[in-house]
Amino acid sequence: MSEIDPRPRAVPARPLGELVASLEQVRILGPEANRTLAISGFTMDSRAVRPGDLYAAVPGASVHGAQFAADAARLGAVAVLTDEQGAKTAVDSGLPLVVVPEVRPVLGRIGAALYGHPAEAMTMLGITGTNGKTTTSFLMEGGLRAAGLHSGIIGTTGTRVGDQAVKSVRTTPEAPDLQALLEAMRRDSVEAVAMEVSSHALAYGRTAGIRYKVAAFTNLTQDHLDFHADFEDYFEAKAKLFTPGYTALAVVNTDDPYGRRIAERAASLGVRVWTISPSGAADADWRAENTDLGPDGSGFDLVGPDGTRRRAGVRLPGAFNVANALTAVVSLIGAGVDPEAAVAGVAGVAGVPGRIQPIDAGQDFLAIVDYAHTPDAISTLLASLRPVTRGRLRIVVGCGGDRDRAKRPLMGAAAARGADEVVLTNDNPRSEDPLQILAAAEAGARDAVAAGASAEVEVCADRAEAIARAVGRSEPGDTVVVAGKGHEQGQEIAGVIHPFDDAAVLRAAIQHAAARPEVTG
Ligand SMILES: CC(=O)N[C@H]1[C@@H](OP(=O)(O)OP(=O)(O)OC[C@H]2O[C@@H](n3ccc(=O)[nH]c3=O)[C@H](O)[C@@H]2O)O[C@H](CO)[C@@H](O)[C@@H]1O[C@H](C)C(=O)N[C@@H](C)C(=O)N[C@H](CCC(=O)O)C(=O)O
Ligand SMILES: Nc1ncnc2c1ncn2[C@@H]1O[C@H](COP(=O)(O)OP(=O)(O)OP(=O)(O)O)[C@@H](O)[C@H]1O
Ligand SMILES: N[C@H](CCC[C@H](N)C(=O)O)C(=O)O
Ligand SMILES: [Mg+2]
Repeated sequence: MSEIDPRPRAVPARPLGELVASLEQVRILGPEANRTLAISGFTMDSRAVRPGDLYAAVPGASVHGAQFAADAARLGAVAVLTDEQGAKTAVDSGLPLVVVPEVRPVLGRIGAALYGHPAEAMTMLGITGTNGKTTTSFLMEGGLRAAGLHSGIIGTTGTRVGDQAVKSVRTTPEAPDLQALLEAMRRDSVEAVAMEVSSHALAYGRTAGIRYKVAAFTNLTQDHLDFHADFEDYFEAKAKLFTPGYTALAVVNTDDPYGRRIAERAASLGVRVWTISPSGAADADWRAENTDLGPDGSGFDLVGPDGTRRRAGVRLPGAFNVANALTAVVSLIGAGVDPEAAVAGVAGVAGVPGRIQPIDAGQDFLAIVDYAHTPDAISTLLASLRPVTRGRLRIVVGCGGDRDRAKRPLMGAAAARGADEVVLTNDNPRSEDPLQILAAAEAGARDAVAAGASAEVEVCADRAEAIARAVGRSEPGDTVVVAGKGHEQGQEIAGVIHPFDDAAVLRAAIQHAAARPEVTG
């Protein structure tokens, strides 16, 4: 098996003029010959430039990429794409300039043109929503595989092409990287792709140049209010995916009130809509009925629009994973996958890294690693673990720095309402003071306790120590869940990423506790 190059060179290289031919307002400055310049790659990071690249200089939150145009030139960029403001700086690079009113919205179309529209060669399934995207994309991929399709995944835990893992930084890559990745997949003969579409991606237009065969919506609850002006702005970003330019079919969870708004709007815009109801609401096109929740997974009847009924299932516990499985199965059917294969493939997925992942080190209590990092995910997670916990339910959780500050007290409160014991700890503090982040989460937890929640709350900034404390107190029949970092392999503190793997730390804590002589008396 040859290794996947996530950023293949365009073959053939394309003339600059052709790449921007479809844009309405564009100026290529300098001599006519600049239009025929051969472009063989595309990036918006000067540090990643290779000879023959077009460098896209965008205005960022901290700097304008135009400041790095000269760096890009030194590494072999042959032209700079930028806006009027950037052009004033980028001109010093001596490179030909391509000037558009706004750079981000055109990146996807240029990338697609450079690689000859790779997404059109594959069945594209997109998924958005606050929680459940990664899980649902893995379940979808199970269905694609069961249908015999060579498939790929793009999302938070990375990119997978068949069985090969390709590292990725973001949930949804920036448009130039995304188009390159799709080209890499096409070269590997990938037939179908399940990909997460984050709200950042929709706001920035990262997926431009892709029209999904199916776009799915899971749910909308609070997150990312550092990036979006308000909740309505967050909703509008998500709603874009369900418009005619983005998708042919919308699969929408109408148990969620925002899902109902999306379904109505999509239908009014002429998008075909299939509504789904994990709780079995009779007015949904597809629904889950006779749901049987078990400690390791659940079974449910998949009921279709014509009343057809099939027993389906998912090997991940929690009612929310019935929702994810229903979303995956219905999306697969919408993409043309045989329903039997869709159901079997989804039911066959054994686990998703860091998503309600059991850790078994021979202990007599339940130990779980999960990626819950929003108030709703914490509530949902704890509500799912309560019925399988005979004893006490403990959660170790923290909040990320440089992200939505408003969600911190709500996360603390959700933990205090759902668990018996809460150990608040560091997540990725990033550039912020960890103690201030903890104070915000603790205030929310203490308020919840003052309002009647019965949890014991403590703060322990050191994450490994927090995990050890929760494990040390666990007795047969208890549950300890370590939430918020899931599959992540590092902890970012003050700009430095320290190796940290919740699953490994939790396992080691359990082994350490087991090796310790029992304290009696
Ligand atoms: C909020 C956000 O999305 N920010 C993105 C944005 O950063 P920015 O506006 O601060 O950029 P900047 O640092 O001012 O730099 C401006 C430009 O100069 C370029 N530059 C900068 C320095 C240099 O030496 N050379 C160079 O070319 C940068 O690549 C950028 O294009 O543009 C950068 C370049 O593409 C992104 O890396 C950066 O993503 C950051 C890392 C990020 O953390 N994004 C997260 C929040 C994100 O996108 N998350 C979503 C959702 C996650 C989920 O919930 O699932 C995701 O899809 O991953
Ligand atoms: N359908 C759902 N409804 C509510 N909570 C969910 C749902 N699915 C998963 N969760 C919770 O949210 C966490 C994150 O799930 P997942 O990684 O699948 O979501 P995501 O949308 O990809 O998140 P991110 O935006 O960070 O990439 C899980 O670990 C679980 O606790
Ligand atoms: N994709 C999400 C993940 C958050 C995970 C949590 N560990 C954190 O660092 O806040 C984000 O970047 O906002
Ligand atoms: Mg994700």
